[in-house]
Amino acid sequence: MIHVRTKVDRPDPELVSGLSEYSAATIHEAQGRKGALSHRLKPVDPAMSFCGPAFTVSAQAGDNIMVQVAITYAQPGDVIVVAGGEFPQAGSFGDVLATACHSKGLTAFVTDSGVRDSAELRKLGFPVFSGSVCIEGTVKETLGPINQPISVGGQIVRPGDILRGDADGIVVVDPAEAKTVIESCREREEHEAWLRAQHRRGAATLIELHGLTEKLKAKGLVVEEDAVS
Ligand SMILES: O=C([O-])CC(=O)C(=O)O
Ligand SMILES: [Mg+2]
Repeated sequence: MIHVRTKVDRPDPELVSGLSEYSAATIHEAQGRKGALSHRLKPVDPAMSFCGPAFTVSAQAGDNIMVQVAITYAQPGDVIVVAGGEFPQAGSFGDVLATACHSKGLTAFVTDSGVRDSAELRKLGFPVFSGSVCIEGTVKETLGPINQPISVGGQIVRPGDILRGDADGIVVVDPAEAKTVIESCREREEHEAWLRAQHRRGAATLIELHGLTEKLKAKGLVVEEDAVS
């Protein structure tokens, strides 16, 4: 059995840099409200963000041997994504492994399990997203597949899928859809910029600006206006 597949179909870097212009929430909306990983997966520092192709790892809960193998074989630009059994009671990655990732030019590390050394991780600034922060170490025992599709944070992530993470969380984008998603993000941002400008001007009520007048009427919204004397 092959454990480590090193041949990953990585996306066109232009698609990665195109998506990196937009927030995870905007991308999620723009691609039809899909691809959001569980809200539990958050950066150890809200200032951390990333965009890059997934290098996937299946690890046993409380075991980081395959994480160490993955760091060895990942290429500059990759995002290591670990399905670690959603196990919160483990610090499966810390500042030593983060320094290794950073020195290799990897883009980010994501796990549905836990990480530790969070103060040092924040100082290093290498983007680390996890389901928990925990002081307990892991064993190094059980082999598992690298660069097979994984289920992480409630989403299927395939090697080479594009992940975008920021303070709000992580979204996964199918590279085949990325060009369309980037265009939808751009349209959405333009519309939101217009909305902000209208709000600043106080041009209309929020209900009118957001196109909710008819919907609220159809639902029978009743508003008790202050009596005008
Ligand atoms: O030792 C480990 O397995 C994880 C860790 O704390 C580090 O990378 O610094
Ligand atoms: Mg450590």
